[in-house]
Order: sequence, then C-alpha cells, then structure tokens
Amino acid sequence: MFNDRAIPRIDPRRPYVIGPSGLKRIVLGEEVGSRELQQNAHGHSSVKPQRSQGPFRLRSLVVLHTDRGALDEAARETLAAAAILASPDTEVVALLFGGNADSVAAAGEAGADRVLLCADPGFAPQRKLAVLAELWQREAPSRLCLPDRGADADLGRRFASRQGLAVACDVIEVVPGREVRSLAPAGQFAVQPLPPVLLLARKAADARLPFRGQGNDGGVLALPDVGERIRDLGTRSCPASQLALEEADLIVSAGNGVQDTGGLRQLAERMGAAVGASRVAVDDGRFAREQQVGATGKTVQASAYLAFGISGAVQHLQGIKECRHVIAVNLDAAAPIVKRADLTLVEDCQALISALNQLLAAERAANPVLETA
Ligand SMILES: Cc1cc2nc3c(=O)[nH]c(=O)nc-3n(C[C@H](O)[C@H](O)[C@H](O)COP(=O)(O)OP(=O)(O)OC[C@H]3O[C@@H](n4cnc5c(N)ncnc54)[C@H](O)[C@@H]3O)c2cc1C
Repeated sequence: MFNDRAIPRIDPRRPYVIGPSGLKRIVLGEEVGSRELQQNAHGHSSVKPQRSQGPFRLRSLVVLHTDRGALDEAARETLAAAAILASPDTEVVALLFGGNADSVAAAGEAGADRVLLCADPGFAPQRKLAVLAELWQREAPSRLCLPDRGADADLGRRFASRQGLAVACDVIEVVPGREVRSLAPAGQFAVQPLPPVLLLARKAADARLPFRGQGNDGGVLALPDVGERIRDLGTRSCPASQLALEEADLIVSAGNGVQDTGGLRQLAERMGAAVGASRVAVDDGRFAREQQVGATGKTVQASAYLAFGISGAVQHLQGIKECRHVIAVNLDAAAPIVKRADLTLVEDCQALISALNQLLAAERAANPVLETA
C-alpha cells in the first residue's frame, strides 16, 4: 500500500508521468501525440489524427453498455484508457451493448478502431457472458477493459470469474507491462501485477484524446439463447425523499432565505428531488439534521444542486464541491454562491418556488401519466 494523496491519472495530454518510484508510467503512443494536440489547440488542424494506421497484430477489448446508444463519460474514459495503453500494432476493439450506427462513430472518435454491436436485453448475464466468451476466444485479446460501474462492472467481474482470469477493480493507474494501482480507503492505493481484466475507476483517463481510432464497423453479434436462469426483476423507484442525500442525483436545497418550507418540499417532490438544507436552516428547526449539507453535514454529488436562498458560505460549499451543476436562486447577485453556481437567478425564492410549483402542477394535470410515474 502506498500513501500518496496526489493520485496520478492517465492523462493523454502528457506523453508520460513520472511516478514517485521514478517509473515512467503512462505511455501515450509516441511523443508526437502531444505535439499534435498542441497544434490542434492552436487551430492548426481541426481533424484529429488516427492513433494508428495498423496493420494490427494484437487486440485490446473494451466492453460497454450504452445508454440507448449514447456513450457516457465513463465509457469514453475507458475507451481512452485502452487507446492510450495500446501499442501501434494493437487494435482497440469495442463491443457495445445497445449501440447503434451513431455509437459506432462516437466510439471511433473516443479511440476504438473496430466497433461491434450487440443488442442489450437488460439484465441477462448468462447470455452476455456467452457473447463475450465467444469474442474472447475469437479475437484472443491481450486485455479486457470495462468501466467499474453498473452493468459493465457486473459483467466484467462475472467474466473474469468464469474464465478464471485475474482482475483489477477501481483501477486509477496502469504501468504498462508491469502493474496497476487501485483506489483504497483513506487516500491510499493498492498495487497489483497487471491482470488481463481491468475495471477502471472514473477519471482514470482523460476522455479528450489528441487522436481518434479507426472507427471501423465490425458488424453485429447475435445474443445466443443459452436458457438464462437468472431472472430480471426490474428496477423499482423509491420516492426521492427516502433517498440518502449522498445518493441523490437531483437536490433542491434550502437556506435561510427560504421561508416557505412546505412549498420547497412540494417542489422537490414534484421534481423527484431530494431535499437538502444549509446549517442555518437546520439550526432554525426548518429541516432535519440529516438534511444538512456542508462541512459538518453531508457531502453530496448530485448532477444538479438547486440552492434556494443559500449564501454559499465556505462550509456549505465544501459539501457541494462534487456536484456537477449548481443553480442558485438569491436576491443578492454578489453572494458567494454566485461564484460557484453555473447559473444564478437573482430572484425572490418564495416567488420562484411558487411559480415552479404551479408550472409542474399544470404539467401533471395536462399529462396524468406523470402523476403515477
Ligand atoms: C465550524 C462551522 C461549521 C459549519 N458547517 C456548516 C455546514 O456544514 N453547512 C452549512 O450550510 N453551514 C455551515 N456553517 C455555517 C456557515 O458558515 C453559514 O453560516 C451558513 O451556511 C449560512 O446559511 P445560509 O446561507 O442559509 O444563511 P445566510 O448566511 O443567512 O444566507 C441567506 C441567503 O439567502 C439570501 N436570501 C434571503 N432572502 C431571500 C429571498 N427571499 N430570495 C432569495 N434569496 C434570499 C440572502 O441574500 C443570503 O445570501 C458552519 C459554520 C461553522 C463555523
């Protein structure tokens, strides 16, 4: 175990990183790659060069579940990592579950040289394992990369276990030909010899590659009927109010500027959002202690954090530093939250909460399906 808080990442903008042990860790093809990137950045060329023209002798396989054909950031990062680690004679082959023609092009841009598509029947691990096992045998890749999240992580672990292959999870760094480093608790990371199956943590690689893959269409793989014995019971949604704040993707949060707490709770319920609060609003008894966000409350990671009447004191901002988008509603255009927010509405929050509630109520009345959703 190493104790190193400054965790190095695979960054294609740099041809390599020298680690604490003095090892050159990440090889970004040739040094030419970084010069091409600089040229692109200065507008000398808008088309990215191909990582490799081939011919290919080896293969690296990436398996991804798309979101209705779209590649999310974790998928792009995994393709980028595979492409960064591939030698010029290694072809990056991507298998996309639920992909379409658009995803073939997107995967090519993200670093794939050949893209294979396969239907996604949902949770069907045995059928997917059969496809993957066949592909593994046919292509004989030297490495399999998947994002360590959701369906990809599940399939990667099952595949490694079924094939008796060593696997590294939560990988944040790869030393080509040698070892991988994975996240471990308390700012540490664990080191293990480079295994054939890599499950990559978020941000293990920068998805903005200075090159692209060949993006060839490798055709469609059929899902074999292997008599799936695992039954998919589907997913059930629970009211956002029952969700732990740390798990919520959308949070409506109230500060001292919110007087209409009933209206705010109603808005959160109608938006399917969890409710958070500043310490002042909690101390005042308007919200429960477990709803407090900040240094002495919860640290949240929502995609969108709506801050109503919150000044944005440093202790509060500490709790929302990992939120993707922050929208602030405040009467004071100079409040500190404005600097952190991606969008600020200089507006009375009572009036806005009431208007949004009316809007959502009217929308539900016009579309009763939303009422039961
Ligand atoms: C050791 C320590 C730990 C702390 N930990 C935390 C913590 O974990 N979390 C936390 O939140 N705080 C914490 N605090 C408190 C923090 O310093 C602030 O006091 C607190 O965050 C302020 O809460 P607020 O923004 O809701 O209230 P205020 O500072 O009172 O701000 C209210 C804001 O609402 C705006 N406003 C008022 N009326 C309206 C209206 N009608 N419409 C729109 N906007 C309006 C105002 O312009 C203002 O910006 C901590 C403090 C200390 C010392």
